[in-house]
Amino acid sequence: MTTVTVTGLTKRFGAFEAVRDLDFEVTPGITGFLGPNGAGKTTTLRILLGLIRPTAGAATIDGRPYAALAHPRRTVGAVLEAGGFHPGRTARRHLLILTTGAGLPASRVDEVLDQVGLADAAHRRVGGFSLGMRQRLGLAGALLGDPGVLILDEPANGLDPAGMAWLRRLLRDLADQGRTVIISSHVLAEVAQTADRAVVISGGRLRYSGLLDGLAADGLEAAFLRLTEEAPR
Ligand SMILES: Nc1ncnc2c1ncn2[C@@H]1O[C@H](COP(=O)(O)OP(=O)(O)OP(=O)(O)O)[C@@H](O)[C@H]1O
Repeated sequence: MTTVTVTGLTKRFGAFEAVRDLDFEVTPGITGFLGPNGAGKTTTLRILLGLIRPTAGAATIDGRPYAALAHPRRTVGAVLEAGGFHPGRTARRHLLILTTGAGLPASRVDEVLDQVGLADAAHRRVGGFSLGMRQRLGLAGALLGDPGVLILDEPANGLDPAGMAWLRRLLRDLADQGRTVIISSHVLAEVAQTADRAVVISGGRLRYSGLLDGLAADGLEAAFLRLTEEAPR
């Protein structure tokens, strides 16, 4: 069981406090990470992935900060934005480079291409991919190490309705296998259909952490607006 724990997390950029004294825990299942623009979601996820350092506190995966993980790619997979692909490379080549860099078996490439529904596009150049295909390719990269934790920023962005239904099923399967899936999203209806739990932040502070059911008795949007209004930093 993989647990993500955020304790006393504070991040300042100069005098600006992007997140302040955040405490929450994420256990296996699907958790929606919600908050208005500028709430501090990306900052929190970037700290969790070891991309930036906290000013105070910690974000850990099974008790270890990202930098101290023995096998980071096998522990956590992330898609923070569906970009950063070399347009001239094929999907297969892109994933092969990732596996080599991470010391993972090349056999994983075809497995994840299949898993995200891109097997038929494996030999096409990424430059010609639609946004939805890029989302799938990003997800394939995150799945390469078969990690226990998946962190996805707006994973439904660019997917058509069939793609969204497909993503929902995939994430549910991954969660049912005991994985901890964190999806950061603004599409509340999508989160309401997909997630078991929610963490809501606003103005850099925690507003809610718990079951989605407990939050959304009067609808997720009403609960979200109530929790995130008048949240002075
Ligand atoms: N490197 C940085 N330097 C200065 N300020 C930053 C930096 N990174 C983020 N911020 C600020 O911190 C705040 C939180 O940003 P963050 O990107 O974490 O929010 P978010 O919840 O992910 O928002 P969105 O939903 O719009 O993506 C914002 O006001 C942002 O301008």
